[in-house]
Amino acid sequence: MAETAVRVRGLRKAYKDHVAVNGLDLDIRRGEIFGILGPNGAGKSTTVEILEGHRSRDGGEVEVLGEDPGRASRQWKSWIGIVWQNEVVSGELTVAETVRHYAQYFPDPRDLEEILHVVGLTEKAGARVTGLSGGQRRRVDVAVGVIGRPELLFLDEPTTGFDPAARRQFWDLIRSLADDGTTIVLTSHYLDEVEALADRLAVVVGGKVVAEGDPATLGGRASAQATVSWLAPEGPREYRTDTPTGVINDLAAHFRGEIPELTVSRPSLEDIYLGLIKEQETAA
Ligand SMILES: Nc1ncnc2c1ncn2[C@@H]1O[C@H](COP(=O)(O)OP(=O)(O)OP(=O)(O)O)[C@@H](O)[C@H]1O
Repeated sequence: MAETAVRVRGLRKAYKDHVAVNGLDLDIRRGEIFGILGPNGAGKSTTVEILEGHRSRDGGEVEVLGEDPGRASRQWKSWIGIVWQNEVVSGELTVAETVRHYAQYFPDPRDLEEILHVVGLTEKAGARVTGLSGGQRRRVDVAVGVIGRPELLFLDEPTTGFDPAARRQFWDLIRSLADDGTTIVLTSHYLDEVEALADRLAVVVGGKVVAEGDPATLGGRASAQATVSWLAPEGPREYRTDTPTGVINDLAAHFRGEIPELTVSRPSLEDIYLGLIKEQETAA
């Protein structure tokens, strides 16, 4: 089986005269969680919809699980799972009936009880979807997205509206799906979510990938200058340095032991991300 789940070269898409995707390249490996970040209108949804086979393209090469999504087979469609940006599941059916309904479209669906357990909805199996909270409905969306045992799962803004505890549980669910070998493409505006989940990510601005890599090292993050801050008798102090250990040693000698309110920090993913966006805006 090929190592690459998604390969995109020079993807282009315009809506009338508005260019939404402008020569985008992407490589997503099988089994990884891949994050896609970018400001509103950057072309993320358009790109993902093309990968899912739900939107045509104007140019470029796209291969998803070995096929062109624009001409993909019925079998290919059964390998893809999608959790849309907006809730799609609603109505008078119960949770179990809803998930069972979608299961019939797939050749080898997951066990209903198992999937309800995985998404934390066992106790709500008999409840009508209309009576669920927003976060619970989102879990039904996830159950529907993965019931067909997809090899590749697209998650678009999956935790919008979740409370913090529900988000953490959801992250565990996504990790467990990835541990089972599912490739996951995650689009999110929550940088902490992408940082917690993604093995690699791409930042899309103006219809192009402007940076790509491991969230921990993106944009030279790991090797960027550290900021050492502490509380001096005159007030708070801050020092940017390439050698924080040396600075801390000097401070420890100066204070003869514990350094008051010591912190050492490097740029967050958000700092790097906002810097990239600003750079692109200035260049445009
Ligand atoms: N169906 C459409 N018809 C016309 N223009 C569209 C259509 N869909 C998207 N666009 C435009 O294409 C550009 C890219 O949109 P897209 O939805 O792909 O961005 P996005 O990165 O997903 O944004 P968001 O983070 O807000 O979801 C935007 O300027 C948008 O207004």
